[in-house]
Amino acid sequence: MELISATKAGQMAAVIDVAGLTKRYGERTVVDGLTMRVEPGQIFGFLGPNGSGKTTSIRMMCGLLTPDSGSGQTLGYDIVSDSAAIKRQVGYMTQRFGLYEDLSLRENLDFVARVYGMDRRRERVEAALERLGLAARQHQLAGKLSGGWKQRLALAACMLHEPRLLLLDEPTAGVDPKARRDFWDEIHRLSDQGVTVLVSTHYMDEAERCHQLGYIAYGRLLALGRPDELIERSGLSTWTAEGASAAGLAERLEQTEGIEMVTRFGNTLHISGTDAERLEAVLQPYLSLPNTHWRAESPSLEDVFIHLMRQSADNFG
Ligand SMILES: Nc1ncnc2c1ncn2[C@@H]1O[C@H](COP(=O)(O)OP(=O)(O)OP(=O)(O)O)[C@@H](O)[C@H]1O
Repeated sequence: MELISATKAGQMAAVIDVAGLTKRYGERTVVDGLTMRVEPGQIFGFLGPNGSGKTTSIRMMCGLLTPDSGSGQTLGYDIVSDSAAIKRQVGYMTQRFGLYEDLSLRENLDFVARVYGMDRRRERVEAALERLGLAARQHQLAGKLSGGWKQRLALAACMLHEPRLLLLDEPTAGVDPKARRDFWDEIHRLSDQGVTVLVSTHYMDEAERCHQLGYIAYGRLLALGRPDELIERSGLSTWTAEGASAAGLAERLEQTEGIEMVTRFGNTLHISGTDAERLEAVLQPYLSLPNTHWRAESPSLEDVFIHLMRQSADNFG
């Protein structure tokens, strides 16, 4: 009995809970039957090739776009009939966020707070500047900031109204690795404080930092789970070959039956296939090559996503 009520309570508490969301533009179905849940405090990563429907999905989940079919709730509100309430309560950082380059950081935040008619404006701006480590630069013009700091300012702006849910659409595109890492440290701090985050990204190091991942291609959610679960379920086996002569093998290996993917990382090759025994058998002749160190490894998340992308290309052609 207790178990049942605990489960029910857990289900009721989902921050995003949508089923069968579908969106068409003309003849094209750009999101096709999307069903997913995001639990409180979770960082949910949305991955998929360009144009696969991530932005469209995010916009439906935050009430900015009406689905053609399907239903669901975000923050307990119906995504169709209560979309205005959702829009007020989520923090949405779009791919092209607008900041005023000739205003300082502080002025930008103050402007956002005014436009949305927020109370306790000064306090909110102070808190946002502090929380995101922007206080020391508050009088700097936004236009003079590097990409990483601009991103941080945009995050501060969409946190001003203290939303419980953040929707971040490729927030770190084009930002250097150190700034991306800092940005993600901040996302984790927010998650620790109970903020739920849905974030789309093309970066694998970022995907690895999510609690839960959804992989979408051609509008369909093809995989859903924790990063380690997706690796486990992929059914892929991977070998790595390391050494100066490894790269020279790539083309030949790519043509070999039983090998599905060969990816180069500097002097290392990742060679993957879905039949572990067959893969080992076809690699046998190469394993004793001099100056090449071979290892059977667990596939990386990147191997898994490239595999998913290839499979989906076959399926949807
Ligand atoms: N308003 C619209 N009218 C017509 N087609 C649209 C519209 N909005 C999006 N699309 C199309 O829907 C598909 C999905 O777009 P969406 O922006 O959701 O993809 P995405 O996964 O976010 O891509 P990216 O990673 O490039 O941001 C694309 O082919 C896009 O061209």
